[in-house]
Amino acid sequence: MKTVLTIAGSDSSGGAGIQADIKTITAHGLYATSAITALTAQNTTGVYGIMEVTPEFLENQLDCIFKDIYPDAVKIGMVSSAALIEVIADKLKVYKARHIVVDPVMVSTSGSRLLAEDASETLIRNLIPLAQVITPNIPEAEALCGADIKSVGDMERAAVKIAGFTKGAVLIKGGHNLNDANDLLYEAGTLEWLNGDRIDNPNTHGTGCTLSSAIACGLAKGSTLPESVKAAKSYISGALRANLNLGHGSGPLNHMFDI
Ligand SMILES: Nc1ncnc2c1ncn2[C@@H]1O[C@H](COP(=O)(O)OP(=O)(O)O)[C@@H](O)[C@H]1O
Ligand SMILES: Cc1ncc(COP(=O)(O)OP(=O)(O)O)c(N)n1
Repeated sequence: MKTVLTIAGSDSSGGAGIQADIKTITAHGLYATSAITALTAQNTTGVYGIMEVTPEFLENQLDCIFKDIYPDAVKIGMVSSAALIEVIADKLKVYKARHIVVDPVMVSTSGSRLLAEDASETLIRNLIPLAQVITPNIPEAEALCGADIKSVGDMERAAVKIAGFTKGAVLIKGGHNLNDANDLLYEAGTLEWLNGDRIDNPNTHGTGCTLSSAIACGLAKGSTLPESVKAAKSYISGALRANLNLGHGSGPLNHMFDI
């Protein structure tokens, strides 16, 4: 069986982070392993606390996984500090990890910082260059390229600029646009728009985590990056259409639908 390792934070409400990743990987028929970077006290209305693991403990988790159940792909989500980012980058190099998908989680949609301000530089310098693809949403892409994104042209310019300091591809997610859900993939000098209908569902907690894990599943199975991204987008649409309504805020996706 193919396996996918998720390196991310725990979301106590089960909608994002490690919990979303494990549900997604399982729904794709793959085996999920995990290395937890932080616990969050979180629900559909916001993030109320963060407790990071120590760099030594993260190192221990990664050694345990890589030495025993070597992953076919790795997804990286919330990593809040520079010290933890450095541990991950070192271990990915030591174990020659393949098919790395980095979701550069910075701020939750509810407005809480999930990446320390002084850690952005380490993320850009140490982790992003190891990724086959990075998957920023619009605010994250703005932070990475240092410019506002207000139009389709801005999104295209941002993708090209961000690709200048990644060694791999860039997928800018369009979930924060109000009229559509069009994502933009920039790979090997080519821009490809992946258009999606905007689904009228306010329960979008964990869409970014789910998308990046689903992409890792496609890559683990041997699909190309564009194939993996298209299949992942279709998975997100299915999970949004399946229309779960839990909690008092932006609720989680419904992973219990036929892929
Ligand atoms: N209402 C929606 N309808 C259809 N697709 C959506 C919707 N909201 C988000 N998506 C899709 O979910 C994925 C994650 O996007 P986004 O919400 O921008 O990421 P994040 O959760 O990191 O902020 C993208 O493929 C995006 O197009
Ligand atoms: C533990 C944890 N990791 C990541 C996120 C952010 O989730 P994401 O799917 O990127 O976006 P929103 O759910 O914030 O729209 C999180 N909240 N918690």
